[in-house]
Amino acid sequence: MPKTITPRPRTATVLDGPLDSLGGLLREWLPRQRWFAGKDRPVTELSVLSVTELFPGCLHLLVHASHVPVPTPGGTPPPGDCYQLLLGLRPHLAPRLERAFIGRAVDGPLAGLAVYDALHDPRSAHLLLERLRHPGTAGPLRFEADPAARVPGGLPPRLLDAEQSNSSIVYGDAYILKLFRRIQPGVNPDLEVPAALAALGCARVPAPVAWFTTADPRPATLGVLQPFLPDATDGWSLALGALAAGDDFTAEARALGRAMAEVHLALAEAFPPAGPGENGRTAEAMRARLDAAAHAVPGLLPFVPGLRAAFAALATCDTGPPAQRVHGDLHLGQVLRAGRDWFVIDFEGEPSRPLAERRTPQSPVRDVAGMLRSFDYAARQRRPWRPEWARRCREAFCAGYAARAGWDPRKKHALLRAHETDRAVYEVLYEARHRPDWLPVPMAAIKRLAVWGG
Ligand SMILES: Nc1ncnc2c1ncn2[C@@H]1O[C@H](COP(=O)(O)OP(=O)(O)O)[C@@H](O)[C@H]1O
Ligand SMILES: O=P(O)(O)O[C@H]1O[C@H](CO)[C@@H](O[C@H]2O[C@H](CO)[C@@H](O)[C@H](O)[C@H]2O)[C@H](O)[C@H]1O
Repeated sequence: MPKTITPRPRTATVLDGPLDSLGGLLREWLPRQRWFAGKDRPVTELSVLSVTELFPGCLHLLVHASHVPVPTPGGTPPPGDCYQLLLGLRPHLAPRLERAFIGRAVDGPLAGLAVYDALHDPRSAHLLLERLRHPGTAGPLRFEADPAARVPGGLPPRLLDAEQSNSSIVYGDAYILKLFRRIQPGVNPDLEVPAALAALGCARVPAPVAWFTTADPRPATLGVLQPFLPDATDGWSLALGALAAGDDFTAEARALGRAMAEVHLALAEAFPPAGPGENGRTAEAMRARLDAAAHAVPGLLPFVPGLRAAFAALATCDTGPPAQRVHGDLHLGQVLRAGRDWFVIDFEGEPSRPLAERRTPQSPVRDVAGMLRSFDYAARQRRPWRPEWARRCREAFCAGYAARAGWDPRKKHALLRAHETDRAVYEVLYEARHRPDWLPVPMAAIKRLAVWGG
């Protein structure tokens, strides 16, 4: 069950006084944000866990959104999540900031001020970069940097407008800062993993140059700055482009498989595997996730027996590559091609899983399955669907992977089927929560995977 930062009396490090009016404003605004994870559960309470004046007119907040606990077969999920916010405060809002407007505080120390999402404000974005360029602290926040990195000042910021789980600001097409929105205590793998791979000299992953953390109410990673690949295109856009043009994508898929195998080899070196993977325990966890998903999305129920068969087959299979640190949420949107090279980003893992679980060694087949599912997603974006295109890409990706990894995912049929099934179950839940129109895409895979041999 995900550990969350749970409410306790707020710590107003700079600004003191009741912030109740802020809670009222955020309660309306928060659930409308793309990155808000609790869209399917009403917010029952919003409490401010910590507030720090980052610079005049800009507050850094950690807030806890509580939900009515919904019991599920896998146990009762945590009653809420912690989110990171940067709030701007001004008497009047310039027209260009109108879309960032949250509301006007009516009482307390902020009475009369317009409150807005400060990430849209170039001044706040600039000052945030200045903080990262000059390591130090601000209340419980600590800003750190790679001593070898020389990030220039004055780079113009632009907030990315992508459909994201977090929020990112690009500075002068030279750096990108990712602010994690949903905060769990502990080291975020999206800082830990790229830093460890960079230390090994693995060039397939942009290396962190600066980051910031909090100590309050519990230690957690808040944001990471890394080099921006200005001429890069993500794999999802490339795949859709190829489909639209009727182009073959197998050469790209093969190169991507090879690149991913290299990243896995580097991960195994950076985080030596502790021991063999336990298929029985993995299968049991997959079964529990399926039951919880079927509870939340009843459309899954008719397929549960067939899907369970895939997990049962995994439990009895005793071969497979050793468990190791993996990407954890691999799909075409997480790979960027610049020139002829593929790069891998976003090592956070599946955002809804507990941080400790995401940092646990797992089968590399999990990532392979994530990418195979992604080819299927791409092939279903426009009619007529192109299952043959996806099949060829899947083959090519596995062939490229096998050539570099020394083992072939296609020869691990039971493992691959179980991981693909687990991934499709996750996708059903993800789409039901975030993009109900997309639900038919993973449901088509569910129907296929529920049939033995699918
Ligand atoms: N180093 C980078 N260079 C170029 N673009 C990047 C880089 N890192 C991220 N991006 C772009 O930002 C988008 C969101 O980044 P990502 O880490 O996946 O965020 P999230 O966790 O919010 O989904 C990516 O899809 C990609 O287009
Ligand atoms: O926000 P993240 O990139 O960390 O990942 C989440 O969102 C993804 C969608 O943006 C979602 O991926 C699913 O949709 C993709 C197409 O948009 C597809 O390529 C993936 O295969 C599919 O899983 C991902 O699951 C979710 O964690």
